[in-house]
Amino acid sequence: MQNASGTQDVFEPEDEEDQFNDDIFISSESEPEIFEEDLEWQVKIVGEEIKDRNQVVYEVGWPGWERPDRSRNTWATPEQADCDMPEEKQRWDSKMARIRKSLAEKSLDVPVWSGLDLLSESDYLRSEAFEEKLKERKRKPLTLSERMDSLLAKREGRNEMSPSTSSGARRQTRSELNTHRSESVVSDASSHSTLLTSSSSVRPPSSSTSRSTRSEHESSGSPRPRNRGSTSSINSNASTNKTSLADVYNSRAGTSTLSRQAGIPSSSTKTPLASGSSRPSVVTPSPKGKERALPKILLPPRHNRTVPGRPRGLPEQEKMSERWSKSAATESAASIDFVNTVDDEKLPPIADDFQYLESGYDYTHKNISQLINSLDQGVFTRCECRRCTAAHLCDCQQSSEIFDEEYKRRQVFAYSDEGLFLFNVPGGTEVIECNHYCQCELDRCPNRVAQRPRKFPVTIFKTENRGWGVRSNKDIQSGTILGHYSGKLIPRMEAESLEGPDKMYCFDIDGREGLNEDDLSAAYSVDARHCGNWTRYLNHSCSPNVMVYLAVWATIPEMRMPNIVFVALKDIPANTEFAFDYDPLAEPLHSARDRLGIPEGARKCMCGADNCRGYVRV
Ligand SMILES: C[S@@+](CC[C@H](N)C(=O)[O-])C[C@H]1O[C@@H](n2cnc3c(N)ncnc32)[C@H](O)[C@@H]1O
Repeated sequence: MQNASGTQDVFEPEDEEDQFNDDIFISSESEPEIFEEDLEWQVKIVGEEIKDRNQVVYEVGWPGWERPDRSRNTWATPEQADCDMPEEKQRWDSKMARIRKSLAEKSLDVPVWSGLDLLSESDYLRSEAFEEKLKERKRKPLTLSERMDSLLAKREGRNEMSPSTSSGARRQTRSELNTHRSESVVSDASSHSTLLTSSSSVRPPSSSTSRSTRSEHESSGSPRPRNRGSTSSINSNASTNKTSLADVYNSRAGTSTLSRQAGIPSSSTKTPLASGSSRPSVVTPSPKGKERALPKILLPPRHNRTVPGRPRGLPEQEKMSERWSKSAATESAASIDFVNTVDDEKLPPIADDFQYLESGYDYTHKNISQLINSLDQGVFTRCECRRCTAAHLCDCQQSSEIFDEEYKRRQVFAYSDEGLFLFNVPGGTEVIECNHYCQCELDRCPNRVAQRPRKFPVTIFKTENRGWGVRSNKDIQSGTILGHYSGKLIPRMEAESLEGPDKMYCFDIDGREGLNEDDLSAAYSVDARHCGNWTRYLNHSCSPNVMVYLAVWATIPEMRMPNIVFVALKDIPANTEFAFDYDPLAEPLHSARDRLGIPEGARKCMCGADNCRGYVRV
C-alpha cells in the first residue's frame, strides 16, 4: 500500500485471505494528471470522503475535462480547497451542514441531541455511524473493509476496536470507522444534474497538486472512493434482474461517479445520464438492515407531491396511478392517472406481472442481452463539442441521414432551439442524438431531446368505442416529444409468431431495414405486454395529432434498436385524445361502399375522423 510519505507498506499476510486483501489494496503510483496551465477551469465539489483520522477530502468535478477512462474527478484536502476554490468549499460545507441538520431533525430513528451544535460538531452523522456500526459488529463478522482497518490498526500499533470498547477508546475507533467511506458519508447525488449550475472559476491544479491529492487519498487505506451504488436507497429499489444498458455503461465506464449515482429504479433500461436528474439520493451512514430509508426523510410529504389539477379516481385507479407515477417519477417524468366516465371497468386489463417502464427497453431477451452485453463503449460516437448546435460539425450528427432541402450532404438539426421536433426527418430515418459518452449534458444539449423526461401529466381514460386511450390535461405544443414506446425488445421473427390479443401491444421497429420483409433476422419489435408505459394505450386515428419517429442514443444505429418516439404533430389542446396513424401507408377507402369492405387483418376503425379510412390494421 502506498502511504502518505510515498513509501511502500506491505503487510505480512497471516493467511490466504489476508494475502488476498493485500493484493487488493497495494496500489501503484498514480499517473500525473496533465492540465493546461493557462486555462481557467470551472470546478464543482461533488462529494466528500472521510479518510483516516477523520480527515475530510473533497471530490472535485472538472466539467469539460476527463481522463482516458472517462472519470472526471480529483480530490482536494480542505486546505487545498480553501486555497483553490474557497467559495465552492463554503457552498459545499454549508450544504452538507444543512443536510445533516435537517436529517437529524427529521429522522424518527435519530435522537436530536438538544444543546448539540451540529454545525461545529465535526460530523453528527459520523458519530451516529459509529454507534450503528458498533451494534452491527456485535452481530456480524468483520467486513472486508473492517478487516483492512484492523490490519491498519495492527500495523500502527493501535488497539483494534472491540464491541466492548469503552468510551475512552471511542474517539480513536471512531476515526478508524470513518475510513469506511461508503457507509459514513453524506453524498451529493444530485451532482450530475447541477454540475454546472453554481461553479466557481479557478485555475487548474498543477499536475503535481493533483497528483499529490490523489495519491494521498489513495494512501488512506480506503478502496477507491464513491462506490456507493449499493447503499443508495433509490438504487436499492432496483426491482428487476433485467439486463440494462445502464449496467453496461456503468460497468464499462468504470469510474464515472455521476453515472453510478444516478437513481435508476429499474435496472432495466435507462441510460445513466438520462436518469441522472432523478431525486437526489443520500447515502445513509447506517449499515444495511437499519430501517431508516432516507428518501422518506428527504421527499416532501405525500400531499405536496400531488400534481395540482390531477383527477381523483376510484381507489383501484388511485393505487395504479400512484404505482406508475412513482415509477415515472424516478425518471423525473410527470404523473399518470386513470379515469373512466364511460362504464364500470375500473382499469385497463393488464398482465399481473406488468412493470411500468417510463422509457427505454428491457433487453433481457436471450438473443438481445448477448448483443447488449457485448456492446463496447468504444463503438459509440462521442462528440467533443460542448454545444452541439452545428449539426454538420457535431460528430454524433455527422452520421445522420437528415440533410438540408437541397440534399447537399449537410446535416440539419432535428430539433428547434426550444427542443421541439422540426419534422424534417424522412420516414424510417433515425435521428442520432448525442449519448452518454459525449461531452455535452443531457438537459442542455440541443441534440438530446427525446431522452429528456416527460414534463406533462397523462391520463389513461376509457373511450366510447376504442378501449382505453390517452390524453393530457395540459395544452401540448406541436413538436413536443411525448414519450417512447417502451417494453421488452424481442426479435421480429418472434413478434411475427404472436397472434390475437398477444400482438396488440407489439410495436415493430421499422427503421433502416426499410420494407424488406424477407430479411427480418436482424429486425426487432417492442413487446409491451408485460412491461411498458402509457404509450401502449395510444389509439389509432386516420387524422392523427401524434406522429412516430425513430431516435438513437442508447445503442448504435447499426444495432437497429432505435427508440420509437412519439411527437405532437400539431398543437393539441388539453384533454384531447392523443392518437397516431397505425398504418400511414394504408390505401384510403373513398366511397361509402368501400368502407364496408374491411381488408383482411384489419378491423373497423372507430376514430371518427372525417377522412376515416373505415378500417385500421391492428
Ligand atoms: C395498442 S392498443 C391501444 C389501446 C387500447 N385501446 C386498449 O384499450 O388497450 C391497440 C388496440 O386498440 C384498439 N384501437 C385503437 N385504435 C382504434 C381505432 N381507431 N378503432 C378501433 N379500435 C382501435 C384496437 O383494439 C387495437 O387492437
